[in-house]
Amino acid sequence: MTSKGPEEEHPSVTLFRQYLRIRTVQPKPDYGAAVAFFEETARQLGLGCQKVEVAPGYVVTVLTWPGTNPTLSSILLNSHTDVVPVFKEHWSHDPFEAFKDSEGYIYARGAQDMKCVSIQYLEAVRRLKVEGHRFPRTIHMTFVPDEEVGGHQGMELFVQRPEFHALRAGFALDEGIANPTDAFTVFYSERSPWWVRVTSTGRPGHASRFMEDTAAEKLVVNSILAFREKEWQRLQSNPHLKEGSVTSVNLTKLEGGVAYNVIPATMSASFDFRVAPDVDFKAFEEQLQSWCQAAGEGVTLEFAQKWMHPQVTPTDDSNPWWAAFSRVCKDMNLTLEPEIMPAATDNRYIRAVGVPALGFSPMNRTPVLLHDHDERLHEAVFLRGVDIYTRLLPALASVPALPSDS
Ligand SMILES: CSCC[C@H](NC=O)C(=O)O
Ligand SMILES: [Zn+2]
Ligand SMILES: [Zn+2]
Repeated sequence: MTSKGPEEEHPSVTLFRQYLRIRTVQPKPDYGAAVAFFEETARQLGLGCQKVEVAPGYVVTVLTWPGTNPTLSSILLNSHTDVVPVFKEHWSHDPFEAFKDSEGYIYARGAQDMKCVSIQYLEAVRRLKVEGHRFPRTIHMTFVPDEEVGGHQGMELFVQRPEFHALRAGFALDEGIANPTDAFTVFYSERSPWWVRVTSTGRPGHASRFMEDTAAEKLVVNSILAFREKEWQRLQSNPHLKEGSVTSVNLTKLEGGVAYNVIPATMSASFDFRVAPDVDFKAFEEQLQSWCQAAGEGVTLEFAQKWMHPQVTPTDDSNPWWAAFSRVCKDMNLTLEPEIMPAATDNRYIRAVGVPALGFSPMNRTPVLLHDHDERLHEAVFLRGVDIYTRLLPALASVPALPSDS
């Protein structure tokens, strides 16, 4: 892949790099600067702009390109504006400089997750508007805060608001993940995050003794890690299964203890479960409880996060949105790999209020570097993504009237 010199950089790439320089990095994102950026872009593109403050300091910016038939439901293009923190010392370039190397790779936090997609939506709309197109369905672009820490002050609140319902979204696109091969991954469902903290109490005492019934031995770590191994083996042994199709778990925190030689009376272990959508949630919770009971007296669990509404967006022609999406990809000779999102995105909130949604970040031939050091994207892949949305949006915004529209 070759790239142009700085003097002839594509204006879409320039805008992308400007956005990457805004420090919307958790835990203290500069949301004000991001909102101002989108307001200014709306002005330049001649789009409607609405700001909805879903919690103090948490604004959802909605840019709207009205369709010609307001009776039809709209297309919602969602992207989050926050990015995850960096370990600066592990980066080859400043992660907020949007450095472009001589080959055309743009290094920045958010280059893949998901500032690329925000700008690709905008640039596709810009192109289509400049060419004088209008489509029957309205296109809304929502730029939301807080996704990287769970969306509780972002999309989770927004979908409950009248302003969201007034958008009348019929179908949504949100983020996906890069694919290192020639294919593009598209996500039709998500695993459900369950964050579980197991606390156990037991006998304290001198750590030189073989004390029975200690807090540490009852933390359920063995049962849970054995379950993890079972799911891992299931994934490994079946080439048809993808990561999102099995349930994962990691032990992410251990707390308790004051000294080497003092057996603590209480300890806790925290686990990040990602529950596959086909799991029987009730039975799974009972399994967790029974592991705790089997461990002995004084073992309890609590949930810091427990998503209970997994939804699947159909990927067959019974779904007219899928039919339109996949038809464009076919016409463009793009290979799609439909999968279940292993992580959690704002799409879970969108699907839970009944809006079919796909997770798609058009990055093929790209290593998966979201949340990683040296997150980067080649400018040619970015620009190809603008081309893809420029074909997708007319098709989606022209899906004929559906029974659900009335
Ligand atoms: C479960 S709430 C946190 C959401 C977060 N989303 C992106 O990484 C994730 O850990 O999947
Ligand atoms: Zn993301
Ligand atoms: Zn992320």
